[in-house]
Amino acid sequence: MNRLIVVSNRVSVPKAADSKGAQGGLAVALAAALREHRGIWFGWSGNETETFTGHLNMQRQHGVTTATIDLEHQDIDEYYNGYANRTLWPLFHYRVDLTEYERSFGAGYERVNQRFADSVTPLVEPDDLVWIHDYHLLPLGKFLRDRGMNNRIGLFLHIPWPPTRLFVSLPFHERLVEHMLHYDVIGFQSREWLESFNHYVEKELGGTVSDDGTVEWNGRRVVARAFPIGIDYAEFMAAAESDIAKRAFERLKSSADGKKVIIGVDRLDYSKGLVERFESYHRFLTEHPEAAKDVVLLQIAPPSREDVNTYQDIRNTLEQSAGHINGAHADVDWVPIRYVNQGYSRAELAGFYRASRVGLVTPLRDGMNLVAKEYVAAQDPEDPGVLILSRFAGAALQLAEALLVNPHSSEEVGDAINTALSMPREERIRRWQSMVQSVRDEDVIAWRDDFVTALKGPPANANPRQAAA
Ligand SMILES: O=P(O)(O)OC[C@H]1O[C@H](O[C@H]2O[C@H](CO)[C@@H](O)[C@H](O)[C@H]2O)[C@H](O)[C@@H](O)[C@@H]1O
Ligand SMILES: O=c1ccn([C@@H]2O[C@H](COP(=O)(O)OP(=O)(O)O)[C@@H](O)[C@H]2O)c(=O)[nH]1
Repeated sequence: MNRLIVVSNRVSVPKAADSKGAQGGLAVALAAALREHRGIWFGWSGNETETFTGHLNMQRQHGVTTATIDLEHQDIDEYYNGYANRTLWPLFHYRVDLTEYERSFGAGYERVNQRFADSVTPLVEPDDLVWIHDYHLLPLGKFLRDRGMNNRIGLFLHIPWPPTRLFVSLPFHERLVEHMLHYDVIGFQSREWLESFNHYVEKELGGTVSDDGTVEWNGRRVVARAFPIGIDYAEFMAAAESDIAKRAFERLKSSADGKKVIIGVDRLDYSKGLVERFESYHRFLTEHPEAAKDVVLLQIAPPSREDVNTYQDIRNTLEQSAGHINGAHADVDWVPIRYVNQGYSRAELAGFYRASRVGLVTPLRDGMNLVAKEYVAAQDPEDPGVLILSRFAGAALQLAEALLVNPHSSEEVGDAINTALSMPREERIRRWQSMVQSVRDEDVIAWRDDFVTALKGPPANANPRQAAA
């Protein structure tokens, strides 16, 4: 079996499922993928060094070998906080208004991608499959080819790909995509993002896209496909059955004191639609006062990317909004929003999800959203809660039996909250059964196998017609 070399911005050494603190969806997904494959996970340690040395720190923990490098302050500033999180993240989430275009960011982004290429090249053996992740590393495949690497190299983008009309606002957009066309496989979370990418290649670069998903440009052939990511269902269910999860369930149930809990769990990110969510809840409280007193909203929102100004702004805005809503509606024995800025383990989250009648997942735009899938997985089959899900999350394509909403419409989301709270048990069970099947079957293992199979390419000697089928 080929070894797998995974490369991502951040290598968070996998934690046990019951460990404290938040882990992003990518970290959770990759730990599961690597545990079963021989290979190495390479990336940034998350640490800063005075001067870049390229020194590799190799470790083996929880069944995964990791190799990490430290980055200089300027690298972190221009590449991670700058181009990745001030330029690409907002633009790819359709927020041109928040997108910052600084030449130094682009230069730092390419410099760090070159450093990644220098550091990872000596780790790669001829038969290894190389799997690169996410918007931090879009040009890395080209820089590896420049170093003579002929291995199969794939990229999976965890976030949306924007429509061409937005994407062309990025200076040097052609250069970025031309670099990407040095991969063998490019994966997207959904058909929508795939179609936007293909549209760009055809309309702006003059490439062609065949019915089988092969993109051709300037003599290069790249397979571009949708590979929707899932949760590690088996691992999550084991965490959900732990004592930690049971204690978390009891803790939330007893503190809710008979009230129905609505739960939101999101990194504190403007893409998650938290301001709009609070506004929708405010509208629900105002328009349904009879239902309101029996409900409490628990919003868990661990801080994220705190060195980026837009993330500081959203934190301030949300604190004000929660204070305003609580001030307007609270009583001596009831506060409508419990707004918590700390992270919890997935085992604790599993208990909280199960204790909640409604899962409120309303990103304005989201590549997938694993929280929606975890909420479904954690429910009691005999008395499941209701998932309210933004139609603009990648997960909406698989979880069509959720109450799908437009997160920009506080009326629509407020009404959905009311509908969810009064939904009969039979309907809740019917919707849940359809959703849990997809969460269980389309899990992270299926996602990995699907991507790795595509990355391996057609079997040697396959005739091209069979390979395309
Ligand atoms: O590493 P951070 O800057 O702290 O951010 C955490 C991760 O956030 C993003 O997650 C995306 O991937 C998820 C799994 O595929 C997906 O469900 C979600 O919709 C995406 O937003 C980011 O893409 C990762 O690189 C970060 O590690
Ligand atoms: O306090 C928290 C908040 C979130 N998460 C995990 O972080 C991931 C978030 O993934 P998602 O795809 O929803 O969004 P992302 O943060 O990757 O954009 C999920 O697995 C959550 O269980 C966590 O472990 N603790």
